[in-house]
Amino acid sequence: MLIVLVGLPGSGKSTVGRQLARRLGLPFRDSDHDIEARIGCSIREFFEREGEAAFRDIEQEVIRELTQVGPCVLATGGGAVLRPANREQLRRTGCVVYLRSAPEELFRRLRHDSQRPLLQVADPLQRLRALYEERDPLYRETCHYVIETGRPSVSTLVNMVMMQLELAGVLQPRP
Ligand SMILES: Nc1ncnc2c1ncn2[C@@H]1O[C@H](COP(=O)(O)OP(=O)(O)OP(=O)(O)O)[C@@H](O)[C@H]1O
Ligand SMILES: O=C(O)C1=C[C@@H](O)[C@@H](O)[C@H](O)C1
Ligand SMILES: [Mg+2]
Repeated sequence: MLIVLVGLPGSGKSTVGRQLARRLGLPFRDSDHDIEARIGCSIREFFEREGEAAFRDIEQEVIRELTQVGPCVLATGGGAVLRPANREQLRRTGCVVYLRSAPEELFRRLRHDSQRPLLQVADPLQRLRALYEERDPLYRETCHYVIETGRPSVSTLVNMVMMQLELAGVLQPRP
């Protein structure tokens, strides 16, 4: 079983994904992590040196590979849904959960973060709002389920995802 998490930067894909994998006894994979292993530097450095298009090419390859490695929880990069090929591949091969967060909430979480290249701008909140406008429809098109992340803690969100997967018959109900 492949469970895929999509959502904006800071929506909790890595944090929720890691805990979800532990609870389900599945390996946890993070496409950003595999990309960094492949390019041999941070995504931020690669963006600055090679540009976004080169990054998206590598991201597409890594996503194709990660959807074929067998059962796991896969956290995708925030921009993975930009390419139609990725949207199709993720939706076809996995059970896709969209962790939806309002841009204002993401701004609160990420305002001290210096690693997310798309947010290294004068007005990160405005940037997050623009990213939300552009991507919310793409996350919805890709996903099977939407989970609102505004208030719940990470462990509550893990329970919410598990409950949703049980209701859908993707997971066996817990005794
Ligand atoms: N539900 C939540 N409540 C409060 N803080 C959260 C929640 N989910 C994530 N966080 C915090 O927000 C920050 C970003 O989370 P995380 O790195 O998991 O996001 P991400 O979706 O993987 O981002 P990216 O797309 O950039 O990889 C972390 O510091 C994390 O601890
Ligand atoms: O939102 C995005 O476009 C990105 C999010 C990160 O997860 C990384 O994949 C990269 O920084 C690009
Ligand atoms: Mg992440």
